[in-house]
Amino acid sequence: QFHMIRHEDLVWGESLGQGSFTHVYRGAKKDQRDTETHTTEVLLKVLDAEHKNSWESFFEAASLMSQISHKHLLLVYGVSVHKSKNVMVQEFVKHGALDLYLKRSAVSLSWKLDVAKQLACTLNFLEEKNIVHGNICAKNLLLAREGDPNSDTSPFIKLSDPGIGVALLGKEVVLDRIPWVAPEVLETLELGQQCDKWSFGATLWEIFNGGEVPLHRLDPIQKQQFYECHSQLPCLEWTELADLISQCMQYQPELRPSSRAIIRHLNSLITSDYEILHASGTLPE
Ligand SMILES: Nc1cnc(-c2cc(N)nc3[nH]ccc23)cn1
Repeated sequence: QFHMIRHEDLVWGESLGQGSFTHVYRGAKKDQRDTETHTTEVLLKVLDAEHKNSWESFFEAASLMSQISHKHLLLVYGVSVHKSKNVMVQEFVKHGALDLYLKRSAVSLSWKLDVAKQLACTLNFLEEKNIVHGNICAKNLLLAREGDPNSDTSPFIKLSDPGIGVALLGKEVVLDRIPWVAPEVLETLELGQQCDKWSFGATLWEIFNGGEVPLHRLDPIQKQQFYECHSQLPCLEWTELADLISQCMQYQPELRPSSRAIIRHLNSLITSDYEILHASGTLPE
């Protein structure tokens, strides 16, 4: 169920960092299609050698992404297995991960709302296909287009692959995913139908808090207690949005809104910054 890419058709570039049990590199792949070797810029995601036994989960995550295509889902070109190297070859998304972008860039409220709506539509697409992603967070949202307020172009995001499944990550790595990982997933180490809604709520919090890492001051024990006490993230000034976040981050999975309800809620939010400020009581009546 995967396009196999030959090792000799890959060109390796600089290291761009690492994920859970993986290293990512900039790179290129040679395309046989036409005579002259045309190359495509790619991201090469390599599974760490010591986690070789997770390669099934590694490729399963990617095959999930390559069985369905959607404009906001990252394109996976295929895999390349050579000696002990398991490599996933993904489309290269120009502006990288959203969490870093939000830390570095000032963006308008309507920019953030645009991104939130795109993610909600992607979740709806996955929900209708009965697919659970399992690792929704700003780090897994890639920015294909920055959007420019002057030329009124909006941002464009792509959801990355979920990476190694929680079942294989082990409890301590999953603990580190608090508050993105749904409480029931932490319990069972299995993905449930409603878990992406919880993660969506935590990701909304990141987007509207300038990429600040939620609960970054808490150590793993305190993070576990956060769930044991059924705590909620600090709420935003913008109450309508804070309401949506708390609806998504309900401890009872069945009480979380459907992705269609989430889309309706986002569409009901007023977009112009002036109106939002007014609604959040920042401006005089
Ligand atoms: N599928 C992907 C995933 N990450 C990137 C990316 C882009 C960039 N400008 N800086 C980066 N730094 C780390 C990753 C990355 C691109 N494509």
